Amino acid sequence: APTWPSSVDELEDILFLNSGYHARGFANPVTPCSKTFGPGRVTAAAWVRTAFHDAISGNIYLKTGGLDGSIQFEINSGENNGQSIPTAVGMWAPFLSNRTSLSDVIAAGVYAATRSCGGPAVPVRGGHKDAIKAGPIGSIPQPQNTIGTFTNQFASIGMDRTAMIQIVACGHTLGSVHFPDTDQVIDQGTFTDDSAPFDSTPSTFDTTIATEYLQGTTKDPLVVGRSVASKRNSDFVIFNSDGNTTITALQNAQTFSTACRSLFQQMIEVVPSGVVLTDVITPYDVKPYDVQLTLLDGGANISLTGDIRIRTSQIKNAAAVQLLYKDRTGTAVSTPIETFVNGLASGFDDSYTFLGFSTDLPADKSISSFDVRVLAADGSSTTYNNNGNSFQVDDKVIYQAPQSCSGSGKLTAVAAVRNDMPVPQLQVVAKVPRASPNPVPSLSTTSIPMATQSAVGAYQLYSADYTIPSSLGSVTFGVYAGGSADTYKNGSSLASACKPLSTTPPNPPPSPPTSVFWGCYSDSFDARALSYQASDSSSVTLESCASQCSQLAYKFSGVEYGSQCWCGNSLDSSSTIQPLSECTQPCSGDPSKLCGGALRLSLYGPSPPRVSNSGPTSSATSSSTRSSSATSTPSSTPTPTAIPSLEGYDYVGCLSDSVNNRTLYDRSQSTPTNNYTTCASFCSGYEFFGVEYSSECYCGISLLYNITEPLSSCSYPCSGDPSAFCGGSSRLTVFRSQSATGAPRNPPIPGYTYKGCYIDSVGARTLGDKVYFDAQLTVEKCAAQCQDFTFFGTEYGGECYCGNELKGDLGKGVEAECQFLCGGDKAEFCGAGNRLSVYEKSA
Ligand code: HEM
Repeated sequence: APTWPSSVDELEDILFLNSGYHARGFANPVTPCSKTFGPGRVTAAAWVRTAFHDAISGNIYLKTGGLDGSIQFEINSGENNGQSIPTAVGMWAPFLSNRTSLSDVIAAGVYAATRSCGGPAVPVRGGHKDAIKAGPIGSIPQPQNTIGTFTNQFASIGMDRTAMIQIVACGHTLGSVHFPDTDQVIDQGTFTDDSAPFDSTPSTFDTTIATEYLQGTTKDPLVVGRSVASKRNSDFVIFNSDGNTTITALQNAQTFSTACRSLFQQMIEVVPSGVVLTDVITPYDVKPYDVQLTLLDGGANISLTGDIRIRTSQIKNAAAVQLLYKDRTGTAVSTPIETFVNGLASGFDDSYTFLGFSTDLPADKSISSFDVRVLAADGSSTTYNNNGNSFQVDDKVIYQAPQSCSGSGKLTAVAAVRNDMPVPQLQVVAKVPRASPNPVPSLSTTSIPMATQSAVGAYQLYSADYTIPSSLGSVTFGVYAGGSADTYKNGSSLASACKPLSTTPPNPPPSPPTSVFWGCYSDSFDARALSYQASDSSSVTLESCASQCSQLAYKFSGVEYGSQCWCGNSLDSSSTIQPLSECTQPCSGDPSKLCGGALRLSLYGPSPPRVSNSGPTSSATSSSTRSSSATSTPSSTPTPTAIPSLEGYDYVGCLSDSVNNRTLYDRSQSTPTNNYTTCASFCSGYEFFGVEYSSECYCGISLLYNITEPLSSCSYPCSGDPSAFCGGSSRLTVFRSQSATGAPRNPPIPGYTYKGCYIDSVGARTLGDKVYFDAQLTVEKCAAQCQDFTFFGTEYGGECYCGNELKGDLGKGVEAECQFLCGGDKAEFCGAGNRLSVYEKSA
C-alpha cells in the first residue's frame, strides 16, 4: 500500500470504496454487470470499449498518445460512432479532479467494469496525464481492416498477434454490436433492441466468446451473419489468423483470466513520454480521512477530527482502534486518542470499517504525527505506522471551517497560520465546462493572497474572498504557506454564514463528553451485559438510546440486534469485547449507523473506555506478526520505586478504584496534560485528589474506599508528565491537601431550604426558566439570580438554574453525587454533571 498522504489517495478511493460510508460510488453504473444505460446497452461493455479506443491511439515506439483521455476530444469523430463512448466519458467526467486525471479514471473504469462482470482484478497504476487535444485519426481498428492493418495497429501498443487475439476475445466477451452504431454488420430490426451480442453471455466476463466460436454455435456478428459478405467479420479474421491456436487455449478459464488481466493492464499502461506511472495501487490497510485541525475560541485549544479506515477483510479481529500520537515537539503523548465506529464500506474484494475521532488538544502541545494501534478481541495489538513514517499532521497552516462560508456567488476562506509562517495563499480549483459534445470540464486554478485578520494565541488569522463565476461547476480549495498546506476542501461543504473566532475562551468551557464508544461487547440471555432493557423499537438510534439511558441516570447504553436499547450502571462480568465485525446491524431508526448484532451490543459508556478485557496496555497485550508496514508493540511496564510527592500535599498511597465504585467521587476529568500539579489545581478546595490511568484526575471531599495496593501497581506514566506515575488500570495515586479548610457543605441560605440532589439532563432541564453561568459561582450568587423564582439549583460547579416548578420526573440522586465545589467558593457544593443542588423558597 502507498505511504499516506499519496498522490493516488483519491484514485484509491475510486477503485476500492464502492458502497457504504465515504463511498465514491464510481462502480455504481456497472454494478451489477448487467446494468444498462439503454435497451441492449451494457454499461460495463461501453466502459471497456471506450478505454480501448483511448489507449489504442498510443505508440510505444514514438512514446505518443495511449491512455491519455484524448477520447474526450474525439467524441463523434467518425471512428467513435454511437452512444457508448460519450456515455462512458460522461459517467467518468465527475471524477476528474486536481488529484485524479481523466485518464486515471478511465484506468479505474477498466478495473471496475472487468471486476464487476466477474473478470480478474486488473492492476491499476496512477499518474496518467491528460492530453489537451484529440489524438491522430486512423488508430482505431475498423471491422473492414485487413489482418495486416490490425497487426500494425496492435503492434503500436506493443501487442503481437497472440496478444491481439487474446485482447480482442477479452474485450468482446462483453457487450454487443449495435445498429446503427456500426455499418453493414447487422440490420435494423433483426436483433432485440437492435443489439447483437458477441456471445450468449454479454454481461459476464467469461470464456463463452471462445467456446462458442470453436463449437460453431457462435452468433458473434463479427464472425457470422451479414459481416461475412460485407467483409467486416473482423473477429473471425483475427481469431483465425494463427489457425485458431490462441483462441483454443483461451477456452481454459484460468488462461483466459490471466491473459485478460495482463493485457488490460498493458493497455492502460500505454502512456506518452514524460508520464511516469506510480506503483500498482493496492488498498491501504489503514488510511486516514479528513484529518482536520481547527483552532478553537481563545486559541488555547485545537480540535482534531477525522476518520481512520481499517481494511477489515485483512485485519479481521479488530475490536478497538486508537491513535498513538506525538505532540508538536515530537514527544510521544502517553494517552491515546480513542475512536468510535462511524460506518462500514466495501469494494469488490475488500470490506472496511471507518472509525471516527474527535478530541481537543492544547494548542501549545498540539500534534505532529500519529500511529494507529489496532486492538484485537484477544487482547493482542498491532501498531500501523504508515510504512515507518507515521501519519503526519501539520499544524502550521490550518483551514478554519467554522470561520469560512459561501453565499451569493462568493467563497470566504479563513486560515489560522502559526506566527512564524509567511502570509498564506488561498488556492481555488474550479471546474470550467468545455464546449459540447465534450462532457469533461477543464480545471482552472486561482491563487489569492490572504489578508491579515486578528491574532489568536500562537496563530494569526487570515482571510480571502473568491468570487465564483456563475458558469463554474464545483470548486475545491486549499490554503498554503511556506511548505505547509491544508488542502482539498470542498466548496459544497461550506456553511452559509462565517462564524467569527473569539479571542476569549468559551464560557462555560465545554463539558467533557459523558459517553464514548466502548466497542462491540458480547451479551447472553442468562447474564445480561446491561441489566435494564429500555426499549425495543423500529426507530432506535444510538442517540435515542443514549438519551433514554441518561434520563434514567444510567452510565452505560448499548444497542443490540438493531433495535434493542439496553441500559446499566455496570457491565456484567461475563460480557467481553468482540471484533467490530460482529456489531454490524444497522440501527432500525438510522440505518447509516451500527447497532450491535445478535447477542452483540454496540456499547457506549463513561470515558475513557477500557478497550481490552484486561486494560488496554496490560500484560495481556501480546505481540503479533505483521508486514513491514506495522510494528508490534508489546506493553512495557516500568516499575515505580520512588514515593510520589507534591509540595503542599501528603502522599496517601496507591489505592484501588473501580468504574462503578469510585474511591474519589466528587469531580473528575481526563486530559492529555494530566500530572500531579494540573490535577491538584483542578481539585483545588477538595481535600483529596488522585490520578489514574495516565490521563484521569479525580477529586473528593473524602475517601469513599481506602484499599491500599502495592506502589508498583500504580505504574502508568502521567499523560502530561511521562517522568511521573499516574495510577494504573483501576489504580489511583492519591494525595491529600495540607491546607484543606473544613468540610464543604450546602450552605444555609436565608429564606430557602435545601431540597436535595436532583437528577438533571441537558435535553430536559429540571429547572429551566432562567439560566446563569458563572465560573465564580457561589450558592449565594445563584440565589440572588433566582430571587423571582420558587426554586434554584446549582450544577457542575458553575451553572445556576431557576424555575417555579421541578420539571420532569428524573427524581433525586444520591447526596454524595452533588459534590462539585462551587467555582467561587470551594467550601460550598454546586451540584455535579447532570446533578442539581436544589433549594426551595420557604413559605
Ligand atoms: C480488431 C480489433 C477490434 C475491432 C475491429 C472491434 C470492433 C468492434 C465493433 C464494430 C463493435 C461494435 C460497436 C457498436 O456497434 O456498439 C465493438 C464493440 C466492442 N468492443 Fe471491439 N473491436 C476490436 C477490438 C476490441 C478490443 C481490443 C477491445 C477491448 C480491449 C474491444 C472491446 C469492445 C467492447 C467491450 C465492445 C462492446 C461495446 C458495447 O456493447 O457497447 N474491442 N468492437
